[in-house]
Formats: sequence, structure tokens, C-alpha cells
Amino acid sequence: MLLRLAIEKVCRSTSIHSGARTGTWSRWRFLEKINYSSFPGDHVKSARTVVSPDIAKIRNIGIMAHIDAGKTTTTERMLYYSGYTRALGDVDDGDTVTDFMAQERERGITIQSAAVTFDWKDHRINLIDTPGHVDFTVEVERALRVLDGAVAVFDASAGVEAQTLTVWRQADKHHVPRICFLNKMDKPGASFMNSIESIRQKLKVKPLPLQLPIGIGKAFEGLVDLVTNEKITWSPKSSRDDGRVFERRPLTTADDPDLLKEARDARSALIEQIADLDDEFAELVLGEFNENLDALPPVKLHAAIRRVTLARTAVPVFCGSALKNKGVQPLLDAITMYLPAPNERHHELLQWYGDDLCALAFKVIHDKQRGPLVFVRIYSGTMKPQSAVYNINRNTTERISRLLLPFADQQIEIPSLTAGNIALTVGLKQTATGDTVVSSKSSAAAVARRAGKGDGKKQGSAQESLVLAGVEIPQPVFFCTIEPPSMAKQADLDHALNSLQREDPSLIVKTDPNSGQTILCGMGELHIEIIHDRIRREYGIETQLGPLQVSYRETILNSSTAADTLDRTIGDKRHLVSVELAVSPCEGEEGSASLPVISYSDTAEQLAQDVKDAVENGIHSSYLQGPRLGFPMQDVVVSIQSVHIQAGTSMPMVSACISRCMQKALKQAGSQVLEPLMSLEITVSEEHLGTVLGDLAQRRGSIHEIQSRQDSKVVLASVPLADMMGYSTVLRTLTSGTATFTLALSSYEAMNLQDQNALVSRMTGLA
Ligand SMILES: Nc1nc2c(ncn2[C@@H]2O[C@H](COP(=O)(O)OP(=O)(O)OP(=O)(O)O)[C@@H](O)[C@H]2O)c(=O)[nH]1
Repeated sequence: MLLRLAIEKVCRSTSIHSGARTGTWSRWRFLEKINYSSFPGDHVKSARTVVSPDIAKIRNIGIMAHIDAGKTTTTERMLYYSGYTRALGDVDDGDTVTDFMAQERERGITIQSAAVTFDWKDHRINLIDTPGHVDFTVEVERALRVLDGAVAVFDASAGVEAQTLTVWRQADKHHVPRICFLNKMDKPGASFMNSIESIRQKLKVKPLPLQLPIGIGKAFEGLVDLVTNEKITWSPKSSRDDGRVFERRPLTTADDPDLLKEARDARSALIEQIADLDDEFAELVLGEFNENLDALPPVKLHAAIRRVTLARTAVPVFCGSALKNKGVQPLLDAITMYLPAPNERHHELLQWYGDDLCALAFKVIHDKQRGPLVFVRIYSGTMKPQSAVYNINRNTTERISRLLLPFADQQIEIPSLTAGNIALTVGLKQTATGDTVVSSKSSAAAVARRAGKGDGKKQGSAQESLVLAGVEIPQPVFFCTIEPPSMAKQADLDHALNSLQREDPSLIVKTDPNSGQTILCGMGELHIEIIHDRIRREYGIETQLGPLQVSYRETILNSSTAADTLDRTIGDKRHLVSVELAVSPCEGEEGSASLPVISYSDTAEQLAQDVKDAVENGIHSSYLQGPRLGFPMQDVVVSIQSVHIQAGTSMPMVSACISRCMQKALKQAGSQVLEPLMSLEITVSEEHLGTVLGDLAQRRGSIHEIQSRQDSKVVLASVPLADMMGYSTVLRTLTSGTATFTLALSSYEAMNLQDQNALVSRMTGLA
């Protein structure tokens, strides 16, 4: 009964907020199918987002930043002002909507991306809150792959920080247009101009300040909108002080003369900057409005800013204080005004799909009752529940039983969803992150034919162009053994790890070939700690972790050639294959690859495609276990000299022969162990700087630079990962908890002979 009342309440509030909508009750009856176990009750205020909106009004947006810049707080404000929550969530109180996992609430950090759908001024915003901690970069990568635009949030007292650079580069890779939000303008030490400068210098982009702050630190009270020449202020005396009420009025001579002059100068500089980047706007400025730039209508300026943002030649910058409830509504306006709709982004392969369904799975989560839930971004066509879909990557047809609209940890059941949207599907059991899903196998074949004709390619190669590019998964740098409390629990642990792996592709689970133990490989200490915690909480298994170890790599020192023959009779079938190959160290640029560079001699070049696939499988499998300590290899060029196969030999036999031959060649070539070198950024007070530097020296750290940032020092260094175990505890102790640090993989570097010998002795049990 209570539930029914809650649903009615949702529906009533929807009809009030949606104005002209009629027949509300019957229209929203599907709400009865909400995931009752976690029904949000009073918090969900509207259900308008369930109707597929006009594609031009959709914004698929990510929020990205350095850890603690305020992404979650900003998201909470967005949900509140858009009418979807009735209370302001607070990260520090652990009651935000998007950080819903138990660990997220306890630790006050974002671990999983949570998709949130809400409306703002006739636009639908699908927003993904992404984590800032480097251990969860794969979550950011996943989000960026399917988003059309991003808001980069900065702490205005720090400017561009280490992790901002990383996520910024990731967004560059996916050509995602961005806007910047300088948050925390209320903090002592916040600086609008320093942050703009830091964006220009560190991110190497042209920032377009579209606002000016009014006051700073404690005195921060509002903004000047340079496009419309308006003053926006939030009254501290508004009844609830929730920032909902604010005043927007033209900036006039009655205002502070200094502010007026500053705004006028900033607007002229902005116009000049845009005119330099956009010819259409330059014509307007030099022609009609040459004499009177003040008369330039905001709508023209808006349009030009939008063009340069979408072309990624400049980045609009906004400011505010999410915590003090200032500046978030203009940021929402900016998302709708300047960031692209899905149909304004170019995806080459969509031309072949037309109105056929094409969607990308970008995240899988496991629900105890409903099984795997797969987040998909729909690129073309319509997705419906109770329908079959074809997964191109896995060549399999699966059934979607239910289609849901994600609202953080709540999901609303919907009858269909069109291109441009993000949906959550129930029923897809095999689809994993990065897979392309279409309506049917025959639809995929028809599209392949069209693409083949269009590109003048054969159908086989056209097939490749039907698959949306997946998500790049970084290599894990840590590993440890994991053991169940008893052998009887091993199967449960395997099941838990399988489920967690489908959710989190940066988690790798292996079995040690010698001991048979299960090995967890992850992105960092926190990552492994969280996995351990989730196995306990979500699967009820108390596991034992072995000591955390660094994932080294191996490479070769010299060139070498090897030949091998495999002759095996299985049943009445003889398999005979002879191979000859050469390995040599990579030089220069190609050396950064963790995949081998493979080439074929003129004769081997003629091999059939299935043989080449088998050859490459063999190379890749031997590449995973180096000859020295069994770590993955890198920086090797493999040249296939010859492959002779007797008719009837199976392809796995070809792979096995190649793999054995590779191991021989790698062993002969002499190996070198490489260790992960991390780039480290520490923000520390002057008082503790000496202690921190002294400690770094003992960790084989090299200091590159020490910068000043307000009252603190920022130390930029590189340190081998092996010497950074448990660093957060050490730094906390050394600085009484006042310093912060970020650690990111920089490269794999050769270990010196002494360190390498010590490691080999340790790992082979001789030390
Ligand atoms: N002074 C001030 N503090 C803020 C502001 N916005 C957020 N904070 C605080 O900064 C801390 C981090 O905020 P979050 O919103 O969790 O930051 P986040 O970027 O989502 O953090 P992760 O999810 O862990 O990456 C919290 O203590 C917030 O209360 C702001 O505008 N001003």
C-alpha cells in the first residue's frame, strides 16, 4: 500500500511539473514495474524522461575531473535543481544519489559510473558521474566512449591537477567536446584567473571565460554572464538557502563600476578571441558590429561559441560553488546550449545502419535477482523489450526481456528507446563491455553488404567496420593471490570473480600454472581492496588475499631465430607443422606497444587468413609469459619466416607450435625485467616538504619539479611502483594527514642488474 501511495505521489508530481500532459495516471502506469526493492520513494519527482525525446534535445554528458574536485556534489545539485530529488545529497554525509554502492557511501568516493537521466529546460540530459581516482580510469574510458560531451570540473584553488590531465587526454582520444566548471570558488585560495591560466598552459587549449565571478572565497556571491551581460546572484537569505532562487538582471552603470569595467573588457576580449577562431563570427564583428561590439546580440555570440566548442578549437569556462549552491543552474544551461546532441557527432559506420538498430554495450553490472544488467548507448534505430538482438562481436543472438531507464540505482521500465539514448537492458547474458548489438543477424549481413558496396571492400573486411570501437582496457599493475575460506567455497568464489570481471574489465583473474592458485590482477591497491570488500559484502565469501605484488614486464636484449616442428597423431589424424621465426627488440616509437609487432616474410605473407590467425594466436599466448619470471612481454618484433603445414593439421596445433617456437626464440634472445615507473604528484605544506622529499629519496624516487600553489608545494616526481606500497598510510603519518597524492603509470623501465637479480632471487625463492 505504501508503495502504491509512493507511486501515485510520483505520478501526481509529474503531472504538476509537466504542465500540459494529460491522462497522467494511465500514462505512467508502467512505473508500477519499478524495481520495488529499492524504490526511491519521495526522491524521484518526475518521470518525464521515460518518453523518448527529440534527438536534437538529448545531451549525453560525462562529468570528469581530478579526485575530490566536486563532481558528485555538482551532480547532486543538478539533480536537485532539475527537480529529480527533493533533498540535497551530501558526499560528506554519505547520502548522494549517484554514489550508491556501500563502499562509495562509506568512503565518500565514486567507484562505479552511475548513469542519471533528468530533464532540464526541455532537454534530456543523460549524465554519467565518473570516478576521479586513477585506479578506476577504465570507468572514465567507458563513459567517454559513449558520451557526446563532457563537463570538466576543477577545484578553483588548485587548477589543473594530475588526474585532470589524464581524463582530458582520454576525452581528446574520443574527440569529445568539453566545457569547464571551476568549482569551489568559495574556498580560500580560489582563483578564477589562475585556473584559466592553468587550463591554457597545462591542457594546451584555448579557454573561453564566459563568466566572471563576483567576489571570491567567502565573499563569492554570484557571476557575470559575459554573453548576455547579466549579473546572476544567489541571495544568502533565500528561504531555504538551497540556491534554487537566484536573481538574473542586466549589468548596468548602477552596479559596481569596477565590475562593470572588468566585464566590459572581458567581453571584448572574448569576442576577439572567438572572431579569431570562427570566420562567420569574424565577418559579423568586422562588418555590422564593428563600431559597437556592445550591440552584438547574445544569440550570435551563443551560436559562435557553440561552433568553436563542437569543433574543439576552444573550451568555454564557467565557475561556481556546488557546495554553496551557486553557479549550477547556468552550468546546466551551458550543457544544453554548447554541448552537442547525439546527431551532431559523426560516427562513420552509422551511414550503413540507417534506421536499423545499432547500439554499444558499455557497462555490465550484476544484479542478484535479475542477473546481468547491460548499459547500452543506442546509436541508431529503436530498442524494445521482449525482442531478440544480435551481438556482432560474439556472433550470438540474445533476448532483451526488459528495457529500463537508469536513474542512479533506480530503474524505470520503458516500452522502447530511440537513437541517442542510454538504456539499461535485462536479459542479455553474454554481452560484455565493448560489444556491438544490432537487431538481427540478417540486418548485420545487409549492413555488411551496403558497407562493402560503399567502401568497395569485400564483405569480410566490411564486417569489421560494422563494429563500434570498444573500450580500451589498461594493463593491471598489481596482483595478489586470493583464497576462499575452504575448498568447498572455491566454486562460489569463481562465480563471484566471473561476475565481477564482466562488470569490471580492468580486473583480471588468472590461475597460477605452478601452484594452481587464483590470482587477482588490478589497477592499484584501492582497486584490489574494493574487489576484496565486494566479494565479502555482495557474495558473502570471506577470502584471504596474499601479499600485493607488482606486475613486472619482460623484454629481450638481442635478436634470435628459432625453428620447431610439431608432429602429433590424435586418433587416426596426423598433425604436422614446421615453423621458423625470428624475434628482435623493438626500437623507437613502436617499442611502447604491449602487443608484439608481427611481420611476415614474402613466402609467409601468402598464408591463408585462418593460418595467419592461428599464428598470431600462438604469438600472443606465448607473449603473456616471459622466459625469465613469467611476466608479460613487451617491445618485441616477431618476424615469421616460414610455416609448413601438412593437410589435415588443425589450427590449434599451428598455434601450439608457434607458441613453443616463440618461447625458444625469446629464451635464446636474453631477457631483461622491466618495472612500472609511476608519475607521482604530492601536494604538501611547506612545513612537511623536507620530510616528504627525504622519504621519497629512500624510495628510489626522482624529483622533477617542485611548484608553488598558494600555501602549498606540489612535488612532481617519478618512483618505481614497487617502492610505493602502502604509501597513503605513510604519507598520512608523515604529514599528519595534510598532504594528498596521485599516482599514475608512466612507463615500464629496465631494472638495473642488482635490483633485477634481487627480484629474481626473491621470486624464485632463492633469497
Ligand atoms: N568548499 C567547497 N567544497 C566542495 C565544493 N564542492 C565539493 N566540495 C567538497 O569537496 C569534497 C569532494 O567532493 P565530491 O563531490 O565527492 O568530489 P568528487 O569529484 O565527486 O570526488 P570522487 O568521486 O572521489 O572523485 C567533499 O568534501 C565536498 O563537500 C565546493 O564548491 N566548495
